[in-house]
Amino acid sequence: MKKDTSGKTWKDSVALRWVVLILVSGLMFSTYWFQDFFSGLKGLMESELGFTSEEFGRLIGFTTIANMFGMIIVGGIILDKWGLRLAGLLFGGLAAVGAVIVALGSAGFFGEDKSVMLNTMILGRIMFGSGLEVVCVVCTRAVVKWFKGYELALAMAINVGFGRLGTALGMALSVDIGKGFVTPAISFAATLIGLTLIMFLIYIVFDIKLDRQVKGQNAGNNLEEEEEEDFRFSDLIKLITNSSFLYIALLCVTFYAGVFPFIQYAPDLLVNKFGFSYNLPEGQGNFILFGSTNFGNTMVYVGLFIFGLAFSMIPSKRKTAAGKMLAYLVIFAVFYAAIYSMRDTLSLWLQNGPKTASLIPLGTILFTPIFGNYVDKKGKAASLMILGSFLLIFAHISLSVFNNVILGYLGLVSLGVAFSLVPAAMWPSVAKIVAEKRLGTAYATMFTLQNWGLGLFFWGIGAVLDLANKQNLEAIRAGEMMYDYTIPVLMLVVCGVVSIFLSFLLKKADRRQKYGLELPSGQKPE
Ligand SMILES: C[C@H](N)C(=O)N[C@@H](CCCCN)C(=O)O
Repeated sequence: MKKDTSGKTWKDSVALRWVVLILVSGLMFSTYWFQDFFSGLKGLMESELGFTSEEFGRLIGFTTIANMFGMIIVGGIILDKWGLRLAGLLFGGLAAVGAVIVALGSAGFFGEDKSVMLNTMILGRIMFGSGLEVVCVVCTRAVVKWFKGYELALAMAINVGFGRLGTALGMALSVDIGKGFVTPAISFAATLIGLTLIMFLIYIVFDIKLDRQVKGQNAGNNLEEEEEEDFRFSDLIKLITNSSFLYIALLCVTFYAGVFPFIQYAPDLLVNKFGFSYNLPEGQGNFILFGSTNFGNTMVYVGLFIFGLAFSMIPSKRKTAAGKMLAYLVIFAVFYAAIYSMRDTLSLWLQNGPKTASLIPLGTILFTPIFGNYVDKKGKAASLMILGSFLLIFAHISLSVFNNVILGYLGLVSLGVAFSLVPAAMWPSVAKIVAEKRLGTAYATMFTLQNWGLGLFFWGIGAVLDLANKQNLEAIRAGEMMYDYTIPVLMLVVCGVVSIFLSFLLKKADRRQKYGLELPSGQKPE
């Protein structure tokens, strides 16, 4: 898209750009919620619907099946041909319809037999899964369209942050939303996708306006519209024969296979291994913004926090050192006061499986932009991927081999840091390795490969969990014994080990191919 120097478009307005970011990120929020909220319901699915761990794993594993066999590539081609408005509506709609089918299936609408319920829920998850991945590509394209030349890295981090917030809230709140039943929690999650589709419809109005403005500008300046390159299989071949791309794509498979599937089982692990609860004690600890006596305080904290953050983001040239210190002080004080005033609630939360596990994606919302900023300013992306892979190994060893709750918390923190480090370093690195016109193909290829790893481990953890506890399954279902998660989680250490190996290979290949992954953003190797 060529920029007009004589007139302004809507994307030149800071306020409109951020409105657009929120409208587009709604779908990220709801689809990530729907992807991950089952994790808080695993125990309930076992007791209410009679699902085994393998069946739970099959249900979430099948979410990826259409994507494994090229659905994301098909989505990418549709995106190229029909544009992001229609592709967003089509695949957002597919995710919504899939989600409704899951809800109806769980309610016994298609039949009350367990296998009918499971299979119809799987059908819905397959449709949902295809929608989710293409929605993620559509959102990335929309963010690039509106933020290129402006705050692109920050906008991308915030866009993924909305997804993480969806994951965290879905994990933490679904048990409370369901009030002891699976279907209401699923219906709520499906409704969210419907509501955020309405936000996307509003975004379409902005998008049409921008296109018209740009067309008008180009006509006025006698400029040709820059054609975006369509998906081509020859591009795909070029990509996978590039060793740096191959290593980073495989790293995307092994790293995410060690994280996303674990998150689906993390609440159940905390309940079974460390005796955490699934539900909070009646009437206690349900501190959410609304309907709480702490609502007033919370709003003061939120207000002060936003003030501090906004102030700290004013460009340094226009702000004194004292001003900067003041901003950081406000942020720190607000954090401290918020944590202090919520200490009783927090201590209950830290013994509750879904709430504690939700802190992993929640923490990444803060840390991913911080690490992203570090990568922009200092570089070291390949080294940070090595560090992230190392932390993944530490996390899975401390959560499997040892039976110490402190080590367990440390493992979760380390997983959260790894889950912030690697994505913050990986996605901007792809943009260095791959030419911009092939980025769409690159993302579609990486997500397709990634879905193979996810599918295998989403299902594999559940299947191995049943296998490893074969002797005690009856007693576990009767509530007399707990699952032993040692082997299923130890399996994930392999993902970390292969990830470290691939990140070293990537660093070496980068030295040879000179993409500058270790250099700050915008700096090229000599
Ligand atoms: C869900 C999707 N397959 C994925 O891996 N998403 C990444 C973010 C990708 C951002 C690309 N600009 C994630 O870490 O959630």
